[in-house]
Amino acid sequence: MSQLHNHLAFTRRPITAEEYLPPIKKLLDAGVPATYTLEQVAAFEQGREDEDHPDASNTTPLHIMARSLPQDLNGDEEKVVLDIMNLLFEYGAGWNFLDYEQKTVGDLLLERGQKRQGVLYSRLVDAGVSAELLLRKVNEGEIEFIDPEELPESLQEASLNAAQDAAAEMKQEADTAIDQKAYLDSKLEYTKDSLVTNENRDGVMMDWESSIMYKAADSICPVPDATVLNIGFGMGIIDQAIQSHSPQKHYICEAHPDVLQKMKEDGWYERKGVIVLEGRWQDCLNDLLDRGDVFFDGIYYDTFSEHYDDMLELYDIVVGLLKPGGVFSFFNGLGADRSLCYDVYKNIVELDVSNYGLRCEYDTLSVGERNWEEVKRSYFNCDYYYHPRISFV
Ligand SMILES: C[S@@+](CC[C@H](N)C(=O)[O-])C[C@H]1O[C@@H](n2cnc3c(N)ncnc32)[C@H](O)[C@@H]1O
Repeated sequence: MSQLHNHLAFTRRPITAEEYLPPIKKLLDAGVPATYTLEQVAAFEQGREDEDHPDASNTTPLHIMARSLPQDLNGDEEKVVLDIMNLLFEYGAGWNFLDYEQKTVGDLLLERGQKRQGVLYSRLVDAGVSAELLLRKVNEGEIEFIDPEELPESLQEASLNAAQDAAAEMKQEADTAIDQKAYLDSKLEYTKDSLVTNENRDGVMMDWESSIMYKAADSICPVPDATVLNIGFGMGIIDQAIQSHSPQKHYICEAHPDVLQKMKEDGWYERKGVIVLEGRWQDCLNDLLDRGDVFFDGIYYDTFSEHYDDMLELYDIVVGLLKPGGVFSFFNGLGADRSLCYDVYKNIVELDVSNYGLRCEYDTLSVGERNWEEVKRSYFNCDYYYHPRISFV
């Protein structure tokens, strides 16, 4: 352990500002990176290069701090720990690294008895939200970088780390990105309880999501005889649920030819009140907007091989198509690989839709057994689900 790590192990109680803040700040000012990991210390001590492969763990000062938090932390001590977190973030600490046990700082805070709504966990989530929004601006080319040489020396390392993190994240994004065109060109297979891509066995839709779909249908059919739009048919689970509300008009937008074929075979084209919009929502919905005579009581969005950037585009359309009392919802798998990321994206959605005069409220549902045997990888790892219900304020 380095000196910085030692301070964060909280070996002296009570945790006071006088005892902890000055020495930590002194080390950071002296150039010890706020992202200095235990793995880097070990590599340094053994005289070898730190491993730089994507699977390498990063046990950061924040991890050590969270792991060492006393279970009986009192209110005064909590304020000091919050100040320490603020200091570490100010000097470039990252929010989403995984430690030697593949845990986030959020996992460790919760393990040490902190609450999701508590100040320490909330501070971590806020750091995640800021970092993601900053990254979005960087990707959109809206941010000019200052020459690192012009930064005070202590901040040069932090700036470099932040830039490296952003680059790593973008690389990972490029590696894992699923190409929508490739998806639409691929063959699909309906199995007993899922819809998968034939070759890659990507899970497009699985029936463990049924309770989520029924809940969503309740939200987007807020009035009798509703006019609703579902984007993405998949297994048609939500469309069945919507039908049980006897909507007056039920629009379904679907882009994949195999899914459209299945919809034909299953008689969806002939159902009373059902209007199928064949094609990508990006192409179909602007036509509806241009017509100016169709507005919805409810809109649901659940596609495949799209990203949060697509949802940002969709918000523009949703505000144009939703009736004043209407409800928009979507399948919320944003960041659901990890509980901390899921909380960060929960807040990001709230912030983004608020820019349109919309409010996002969440119901937390428990998620039961999921069987990933038929698919290549799991896409939802939390055992709870934040169901979003978005409406005009
Ligand atoms: C996860 S499934 C939807 C599952 C559905 N909610 C259900 O209850 O069964 C996603 C669906 O969105 C469709 N899709 C993907 N991208 C689309 C796009 N840009 N426009 C319209 N549909 C799209 C896919 O072909 C697939 O049928």
